[in-house]
Amino acid sequence: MTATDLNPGPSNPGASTPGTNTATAFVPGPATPYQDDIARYWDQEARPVNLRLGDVDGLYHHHYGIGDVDHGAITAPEGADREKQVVAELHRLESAQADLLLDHLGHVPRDATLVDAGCGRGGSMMMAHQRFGCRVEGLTLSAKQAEFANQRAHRTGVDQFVRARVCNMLDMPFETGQAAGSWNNESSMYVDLQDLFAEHARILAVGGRYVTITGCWNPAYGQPSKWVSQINAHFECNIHSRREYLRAMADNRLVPQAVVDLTPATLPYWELRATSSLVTGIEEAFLSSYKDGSFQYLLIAADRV
Ligand SMILES: C[S@@+](CC[C@H](N)C(=O)[O-])C[C@H]1O[C@@H](n2cnc3c(N)ncnc32)[C@H](O)[C@@H]1O
Ligand SMILES: CC(C)=CCC/C(C)=C/COP(=O)(O)OP(=O)(O)O
Ligand SMILES: [Mg+2]
Repeated sequence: MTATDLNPGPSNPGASTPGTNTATAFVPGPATPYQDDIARYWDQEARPVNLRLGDVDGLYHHHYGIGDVDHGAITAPEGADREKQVVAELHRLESAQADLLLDHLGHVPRDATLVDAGCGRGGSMMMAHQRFGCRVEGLTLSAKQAEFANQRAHRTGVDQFVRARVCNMLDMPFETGQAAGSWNNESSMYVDLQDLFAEHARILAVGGRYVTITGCWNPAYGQPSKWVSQINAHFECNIHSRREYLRAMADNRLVPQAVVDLTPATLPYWELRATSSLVTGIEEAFLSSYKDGSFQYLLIAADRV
């Protein structure tokens, strides 16, 4: 029996993707029944708000946007042309979010390895390679997402540098100190933060940089609000508090260099999205919780010391 024969997890049929450079090394299946649920969730996900935006330029994101809406770019009257303009604008704001995350990685040499923990369909990985020219390794629980990301890398001719694998980010297939940088872009609400940051601290070189953009509940509000509970139920995730992020980083040799409240910067994205035909029903929960102060959109960049 070969290593790949040992990899038949129910939601894990595509740990190796024919025709791409996907590794054939042994990758364990979901570590818990919860992870199996999450794998299934992302295997089945095909919301137009994600696919139509990705179709704009081939960068497929599963995160939200930041920055002011360019109202000058949305000029068409109600109808198909206007919708196209709104889609392009929402996508521009989502790519701006990934750009901001990459800004916080600092200087990354071409011979470095970067790790995208919870990489989705790979949009941030492609942007990282375009910017730094380095190797980018992504991990997701979803075989469909890994296959999608690897196909994008293959079709754009960067599959020697950009690779997604089906793997638990709490048990990453990297040597100790192998990564110059690593990040979680809206993927940390699916795991225990102590476990997550212990694993990032292990794979990062001393002096390496970790960045996360995440939604977190605000301890100043008291407890998770009904809106936060609604977001958790919608995505089957478990949003952590800001306090929990900072405490778990401190416990795991990750020292924050920047903590940026992106809440005001993400509101225009949500206001625009709420008026579009691509609404999914979760817009009110984000807008209300950002506005009542119970929820924050946060960037944290930390040094591995
Ligand atoms: C909301 S999506 C974010 C995707 C991507 N970071 C982006 O910005 O487009 C969440 C991702 O986290 C991944 N994820 C959740 N738990 C994970 C785990 N334990 N190990 C690896 N990936 C995980 C999911 O498979 C999914 O790809
Ligand atoms: C900030 C928080 C709490 C994020 C939770 C994780 C998540 C589901 C992110 C967006 O994914 P998506 O792009 O697939 O979602 P949508 O379909 O709503 O655009
Ligand atoms: Mg989306």
